[in-house]
Amino acid sequence: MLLAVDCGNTNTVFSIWDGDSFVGTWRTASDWRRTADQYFVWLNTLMRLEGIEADITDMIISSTVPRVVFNLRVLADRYYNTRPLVVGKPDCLLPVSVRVDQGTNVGPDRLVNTVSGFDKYGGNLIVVDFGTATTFDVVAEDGAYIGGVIAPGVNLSLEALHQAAAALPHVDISKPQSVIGTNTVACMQSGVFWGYVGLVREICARIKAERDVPMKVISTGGLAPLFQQTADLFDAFEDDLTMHGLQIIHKYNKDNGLEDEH
Ligand SMILES: Nc1ncnc2c1ncn2[C@@H]1O[C@H](COP(=O)(O)OP(=O)(O)OP(=O)(O)O)[C@@H](O)[C@H]1O
Ligand SMILES: CC(C)(CO)[C@@H](O)C(=O)NCCC(=O)O
Ligand SMILES: [K+]
Repeated sequence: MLLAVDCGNTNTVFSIWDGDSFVGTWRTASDWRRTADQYFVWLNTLMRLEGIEADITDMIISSTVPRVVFNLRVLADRYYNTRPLVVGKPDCLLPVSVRVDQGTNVGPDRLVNTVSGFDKYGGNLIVVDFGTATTFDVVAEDGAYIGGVIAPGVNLSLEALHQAAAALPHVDISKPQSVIGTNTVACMQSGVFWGYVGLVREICARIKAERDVPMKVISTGGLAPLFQQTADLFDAFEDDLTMHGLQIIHKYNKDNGLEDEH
């Protein structure tokens, strides 16, 4: 079975796959200090609670935080006796090409979203991921990652207001009743919520104009549904885009017989 780990700047998601069937998923806050032993105990406890017995033989990692990879490698080595594939490393092949400026280290999460989006929807896609940052990944006709857009994340924007302005409280995002806020919290929610609706709409329109081909817009990440409720911003929402992509990339490397034997 495959253990796929998607480590973002905020959260780390573990998922287990038996071939291409999904077995389970668990989420923890990202912390580079967490040791292999801690991951193992945590994961095993949760699996046991759900009555899942997984014989993990393979592991794949996508990490936007380089430091966490060390302890995840130890986890693979010590507990699963395997050498993990790490997305973005030269020995991890991708089923799509990457056409960006030389020397650019594209976030592995964006590469995984590209592979996954292309597998599910074909080419000419915009994948919008509402994570710590809000990213737009542009996928060409042939599935290549050809660049995109990085904007501050929704929660990050609200947090930045709170951090920088003495009188602004910590606020959670939600859809405001009206645009004109009549209290501080409503004003802040309006700025970020409607600002984001505008940001997503404008950026997608400009990407489409620049590409000059019809493109589908796919959203992923925890906050995507909140925006989808309001305006017709996306053609589809995918809950597990990254997990699915990791499983595909692992399979691609297996099928091409290039994965290191341990
Ligand atoms: N219904 C909701 N209302 C408010 N916040 C939500 C809701 N659903 C998810 N979130 C929050 O949205 C944020 C985005 O979630 P997501 O899991 O996609 O990204 P993340 O894990 O924060 O980012 P990264 O992948 O960069 O670590 C998270 O902080 C999550 O707690
Ligand atoms: C933009 C984030 C933080 C989104 O998770 C991540 O993809 C990243 O660290 N990217 C590196 C820079 C780039 O993708 O061009
Ligand atoms: K993510």
